[in-house]
Formats: sequence, C-alpha cells, structure tokens
Amino acid sequence: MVSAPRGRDREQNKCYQAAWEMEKGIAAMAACYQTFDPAAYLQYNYTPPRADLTRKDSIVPWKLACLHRAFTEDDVSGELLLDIGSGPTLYQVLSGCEVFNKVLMTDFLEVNRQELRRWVQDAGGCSLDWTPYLQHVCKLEGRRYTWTEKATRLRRVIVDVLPIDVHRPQPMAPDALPAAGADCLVSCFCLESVSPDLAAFTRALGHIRKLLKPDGHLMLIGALGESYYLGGPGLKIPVVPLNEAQVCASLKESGFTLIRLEVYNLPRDMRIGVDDVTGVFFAKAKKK
Ligand SMILES: C[S@@+](CC[C@H](N)C(=O)[O-])C[C@H]1O[C@@H](n2cnc3c(N)ncnc32)[C@H](O)[C@@H]1O
Repeated sequence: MVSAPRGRDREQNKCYQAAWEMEKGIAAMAACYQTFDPAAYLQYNYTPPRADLTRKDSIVPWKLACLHRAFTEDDVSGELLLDIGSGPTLYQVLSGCEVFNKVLMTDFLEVNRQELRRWVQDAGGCSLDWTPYLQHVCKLEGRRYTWTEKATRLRRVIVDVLPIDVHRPQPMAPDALPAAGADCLVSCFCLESVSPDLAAFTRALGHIRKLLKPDGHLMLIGALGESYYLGGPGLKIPVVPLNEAQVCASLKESGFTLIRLEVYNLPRDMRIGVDDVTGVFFAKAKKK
C-alpha cells in the first residue's frame, strides 16, 4: 500500500503537482495559439482608434514615445537587439533599429514569422501598411532621415526571423545567438499573453534573461489587468491579469534591476471589445 507523503516528500509532491499543472497550462496556451490570425490581430490593435497617430492619448503613440525615449538614452548601446515574441508587428523595433546594427525578430508561430518576412523581403502581401508608423517615428527622431530611408535601414538590420518558446529554459536554438547573448531585449505583450499564471510569467522572464548579456537592457511592454484578448474572430486567448506591483516583483525575482516603470491608463474610447485591458506598462530594466 502507498502511504501518504510526509514532510519533505509532501513538499516535493506539491512542487511536482504545481509543475504538472503549469505544464498543462502551457500546453493549453500553445493550443489556443494554433488558430491565431495575424491579419485580424493587426486590424484590432494597430489601426485607429488604438493606433491613431494624430492623438497623444492613443495607445500606439504612447508605446512609440516610450520606446523612442528609452532607446535614445545614453546607457543603451551594442550590436544586437533581440525582439522576443515579435508577433506580426514591427513598431517595437523602429527606434531600436537606429541604435543596433543587427535586429533579430522571433515568434512561436510560423504565420507570424511569415508576415514579418513578407515585409523584410518587400515582396508585397503584407497585412498592414507600416508607413504611418515609420513616418511617426521619424518625426519623434527629429526627421534626421526620411521614412523610406528608415524602412531601408530596418530591412537591412533585421538579420533573421526565428522561432522561440519562452517557456523553455533555452528559448531559442543553441546556435541562434552569439555565445555572450544579445546586447538588448525588447518584448511587447508577449509574456503575459502566453503564460497560464503569474508563476509561469516570472519563470518565462527568467528564461529570456539568459538570452541577454550581463548588464544588458530589457525594454518590456505589457498589458495591465487583462484576462483575455482576441487572437482572431471568436478566438479568446487567456492572459495573466497583472498589476504594477506584480510586474516589479517578477522583474526583481527573475534577476533584473528596474530602471523605470511607466503606466498608461486606457481611455474609454480605446475599449473596443477586442480585450479587457485596463492599462499598459513600459518597464526599462537591466540584467543584474
Ligand atoms: C499578444 S501577441 C504580441 C505580438 C507583438 N509583440 C505585439 O506587440 O503586438 C503575443 C505573441 O506571442 C507569441 N507566442 C505564443 N506563444 C509563445 C511562446 N511560448 N513563446 C514565445 N512567443 C509566444 C504569439 O505567437 C504572439 O505573436
């Protein structure tokens, strides 16, 4: 007869149970993503009102301003910028591509990687026209060059679009990065929308930390108070609802020093039924 676990055995059993539950949760999240629709996702989040570039209080201009500020501060430099969970979007590297000579995009899904490759190869068939974004960031940068020059630079510095799984202790193929890691990471709306709970979110932060050089920066953008978003028509993808304190605690626990946290509260007219997000955070942090 098997007796009930006692003392340390019971503790180990609890850990095993928690790990098992987390693995089941991660597999369920991966299943949700199998029917992710890049074109619909872009339409929901990257067209007005959320991407009204004429309004300072629209969500996309707020994100672009945070990224512009963070990437133009003197403490950020190096050769390689790595974008974690790029999805089908490019906005998150429009400022960083002026600082780093190499940008590596990544995503879990081939449909998203294809969407990015179509833009990089300038082959047509893209689901979104990124021109207004390029023009907007050129304006933030004081119009040092034209938007077409920026597009040419971005196409040149994106060196690859590779698979990633942030739930693996080694999220990318072993030879994908230089041995020392990337100089800087950027990641937007990825970790909280692919993790079944806060513990998995924190663990994923620890995994991506391994891809970064010592003292390298992390620019993390994410949703606050969100429990789901639409990844396509009728596809509700669960999200870990985070608050600011949890973001700060997770960063600390996974080996980052927070430099700055900025928060955006969603105006009423940005609540358009494609998610239940209440705010957005931007964190600039450094690997301890
Ligand atoms: C909410 S989207 C964010 C996309 C984009 N970064 C943005 O700012 O809009 C989440 C992305 O995470 C990707 N993803 C899903 N599971 C993942 C995993 N296990 N590891 C890394 N990325 C994952 C999805 O394919 C999707 O592109």
